[in-house]
Amino acid sequence: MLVHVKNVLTAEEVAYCRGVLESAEWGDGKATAGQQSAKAKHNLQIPQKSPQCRELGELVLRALGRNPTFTSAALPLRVFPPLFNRYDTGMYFDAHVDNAIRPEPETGYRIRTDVSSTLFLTPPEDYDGGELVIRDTYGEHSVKLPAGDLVLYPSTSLHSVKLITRGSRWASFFWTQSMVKDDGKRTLMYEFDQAIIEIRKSLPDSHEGVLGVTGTYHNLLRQWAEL
Ligand SMILES: O=C(O)CCC(=O)C(=O)O
Ligand SMILES: [Fe+2]
Repeated sequence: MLVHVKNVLTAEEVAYCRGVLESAEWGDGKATAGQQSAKAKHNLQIPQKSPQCRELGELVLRALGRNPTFTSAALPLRVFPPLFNRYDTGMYFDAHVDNAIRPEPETGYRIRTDVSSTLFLTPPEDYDGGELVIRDTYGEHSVKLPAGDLVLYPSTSLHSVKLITRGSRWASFFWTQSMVKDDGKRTLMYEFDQAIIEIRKSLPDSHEGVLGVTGTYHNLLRQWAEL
């Protein structure tokens, strides 16, 4: 399932991130790539252990923590410390699947990548190309979002970033280990939660039907969650 999460960052937070990134040291994106994806990857990143990456990564994690849609769709157990990339004109990232397991840079603690996310930091009108193209069983989805918005998709998907033909595209990207690793089950939980949110707009929380569906949501999560 591919989910567009709007307004993860405010306009002020986007501007703040861009200001910090302006002064950061950018290196080759191949630094965090696997063997196959290193050949496909032509972009820039700030180093994982740089103070800018840590500070902005925490800002992004705080924003995710207050976002109910991200929580509902990703059912996060652990979020890998967010990274920051940039594609200038002429840069791109060919088709690849993200590494399944990633050690956290500080602790070496390994996380399984179930959900991949890109949080856009450049307004779409500032660059041409740079669409994130995600392949799933229904075909290809081309994604280019307003600054501050995020797309999440199963890490099992082949994906690529198209050649930038004008301007520069900046983003944060990161992986989440989900409590529910199977995309099909996670999708059901998300759709179930969204339906409950709709029902609760019309019925009081004490209604037997609301009690039933919220109870069943939690009981299903209890069955499927791995902690
Ligand atoms: O820049 C993006 O939107 C995606 C980056 C990506 O796929 C990766 O670093 O593995
Ligand atoms: Fe990727």
